[in-house]
Amino acid sequence: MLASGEPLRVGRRYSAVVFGRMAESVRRIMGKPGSVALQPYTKLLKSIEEREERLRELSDAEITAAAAELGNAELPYERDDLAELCALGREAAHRVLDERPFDAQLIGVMALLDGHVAEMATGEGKTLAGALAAAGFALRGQRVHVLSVNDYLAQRDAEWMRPLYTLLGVEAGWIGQESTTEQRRAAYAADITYASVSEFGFDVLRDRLATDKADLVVPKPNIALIDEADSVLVDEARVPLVLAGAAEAAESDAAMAELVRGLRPKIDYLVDDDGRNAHLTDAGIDAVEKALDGVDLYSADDTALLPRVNLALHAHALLQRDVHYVVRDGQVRLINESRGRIALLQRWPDGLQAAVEAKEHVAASETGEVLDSITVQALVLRYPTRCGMTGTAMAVAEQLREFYELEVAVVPPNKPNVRQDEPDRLYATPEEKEDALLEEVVSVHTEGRPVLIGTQDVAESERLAERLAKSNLPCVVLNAKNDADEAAVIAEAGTYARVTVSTQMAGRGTDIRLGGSDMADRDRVVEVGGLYVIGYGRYPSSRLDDQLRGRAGRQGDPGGSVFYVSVEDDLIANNAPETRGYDVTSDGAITDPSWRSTVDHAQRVAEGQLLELHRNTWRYNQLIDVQRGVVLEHREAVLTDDLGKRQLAVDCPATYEEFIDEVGEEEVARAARLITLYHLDRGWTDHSEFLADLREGIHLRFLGRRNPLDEFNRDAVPAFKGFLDNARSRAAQMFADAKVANGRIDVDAAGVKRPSATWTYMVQEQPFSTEFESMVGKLKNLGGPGRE
Ligand SMILES: Nc1ncnc2c1ncn2[C@@H]1O[C@H](COP(=O)(O)OP(=O)(O)OP(=O)(O)O)[C@@H](O)[C@H]1O
Repeated sequence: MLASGEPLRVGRRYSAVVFGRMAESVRRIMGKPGSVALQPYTKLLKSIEEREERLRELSDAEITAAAAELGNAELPYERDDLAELCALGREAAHRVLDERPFDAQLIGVMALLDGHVAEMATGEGKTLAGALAAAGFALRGQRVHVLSVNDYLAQRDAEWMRPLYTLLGVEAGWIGQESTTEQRRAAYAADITYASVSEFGFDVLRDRLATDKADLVVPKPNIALIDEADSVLVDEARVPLVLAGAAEAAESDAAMAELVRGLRPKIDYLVDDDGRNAHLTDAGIDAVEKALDGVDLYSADDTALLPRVNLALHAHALLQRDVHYVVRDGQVRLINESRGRIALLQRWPDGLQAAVEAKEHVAASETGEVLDSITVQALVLRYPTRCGMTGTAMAVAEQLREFYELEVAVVPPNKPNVRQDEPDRLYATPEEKEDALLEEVVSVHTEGRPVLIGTQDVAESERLAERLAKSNLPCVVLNAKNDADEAAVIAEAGTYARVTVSTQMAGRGTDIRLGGSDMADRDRVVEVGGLYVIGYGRYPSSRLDDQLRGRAGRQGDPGGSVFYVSVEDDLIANNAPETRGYDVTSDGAITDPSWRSTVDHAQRVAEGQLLELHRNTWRYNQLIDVQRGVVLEHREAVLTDDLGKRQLAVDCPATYEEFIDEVGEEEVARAARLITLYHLDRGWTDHSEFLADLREGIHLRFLGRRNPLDEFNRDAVPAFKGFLDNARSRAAQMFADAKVANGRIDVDAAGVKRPSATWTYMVQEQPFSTEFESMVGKLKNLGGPGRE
């Protein structure tokens, strides 16, 4: 330790590191990660303002020319250029959008350009701040991808900001789910591309299967500017985006479906108490064997027979129409049980899917296999520069730093927030909570105050709406079914006397103006206190609570918020199972204020578990990503640099020479590329499947008190060894056996198969692994065998 007054004898660099670490430790000890200092930005505000008068005199063409001048240097912007950029952006926005960016927005712009996450409250105008930063990057020759939350917002923001971009001399495009390949290419060719996170991810995945470089769609990643950064980078980080390939239609087993349809429950088959398993009784076995012309099921030569019977029985006895699935438009669609909604593009494992289709007499759908996947986190980490904006970043500052090396800049609001956030109202049971909440809505409604109720899920929304209707209080319900329609509805939530019920995420990114979107009734709504937000239970993270609250009190508007909580709500019951009692009033309200801290505690426990889950998934994915990186690098060399051809020239020189003579250099290059890529892709698909199975199966070893991650690595590393060599030798074998037909090397006949179609989806839930990982997380916390 240094004696006081003793000079610190370290070089500048070293001392900065030391102090940085000290500051970091202090932050950690304090439990409050610091945010980026805003002083360098606020210091420029005066200079930005001083430039305004001069810029006002310029013609539009001169503004465009002045912006182009900024392109003569590299990033980062030095102070003068940064001030000029902000001033130009302000003048341009004022001209074409009739919005003069506030100082707070410009601070946000500068923070984004420095590669930070700008925390700006809801309604502070993040769309415009993000656009000015995107233009700033683009003017310096960078390619910017703006990652939006959904297609609707991607298109809306790109169109909304287009006049601004045009005046600043940069080009913007957008991509939606329906965009064609050509439209996608055009959007990527622009300086700035808006798309949802999933569309960017799906394009990356599809490119991984390209067999000709002319088919590639996505340019090299450069800058990611992420809207709703915490939700993308933290809440959705673990979500895998999947590219699946349809190989061929599964065989329909209509005969077996018919056979089991005739079996009698409880006589021919039994279902376990938990409804997860069904099996034939002796009588059932006899019946099936008789129907199959006396075959002995258990010693049948046809080993596929018993599994066929079991699949058909499973589909018949365990999966119920309209409970587990619906049949729509000649297709079996799964119902996501927790959400009660149709889960588009989710399916059961192939055999079971086909068995249910046979049971329902619909055509068998195509079987598919996962060709590759990418998590949202890995997608974002492809970009060398990342930045983003959100209303709630500080609560996850540690995670943003740990997983993305991002710092948070907390931008103060343009106008002080005057929203009244009331303390939680606690009740013993959910029924009492709901009664009290409805009473409150009715009472507030009589004053004409608009109310927005935030629920946890669709079922809750619908039930509340029904009860409100019974109390003669019609309301508008949003439940995340269609982004564009929802935006239109939520925009009106500030209308006088309007009651809106919405799941937390519905209509996000849409401005709620007091008095309706045209603000016709604004004064009346201001008089009754502005928008009143009521949470139907606290969310699993305080950020989600804050996002809901933030719907009210935008830009200094009056507003209020309160949460209704029952101690039997899942969040509390699962995370703070208290044994102490409480006093309740006659309507079930809990008066003991210390219960409020129990609710906060429960939420912190839930947040901690999510973080642990994130860390665990990340550790698994890291190894997989390293292996995938090796394959992709190799793949690129095959695709763009004829690596396959060069290797085959070495591995099968005789065939190679023959082919060159017979069909020419170019055709050999084509065939070599297709054959080599086929074996690389095939190998990777198989290896990924192996890794997925390994990860799922490892829990058995985990129970044997070993560290599951070590176990995973122990098997995953050797399994990848020799991957490239194997793919190479298989390619050589296929190349040597290939034949020439009609002047071309017949790669199809040689065995090169590409999926007849591909489709993309997001995996919403992984119940098994989630359960497993949270178990790992809990044991890690206890210092158990999961500890590193
Ligand atoms: N400088 C400005 N002057 C006037 N109005 C502005 C300005 N900047 C933004 N606005 C308006 O403020 C509203 C909110 O903007 P925006 O939707 O970008 O907010 P946000 O911060 O993204 O909110 P959310 O968190 O809901 O996404 C919009 O109607 C926009 O037109």
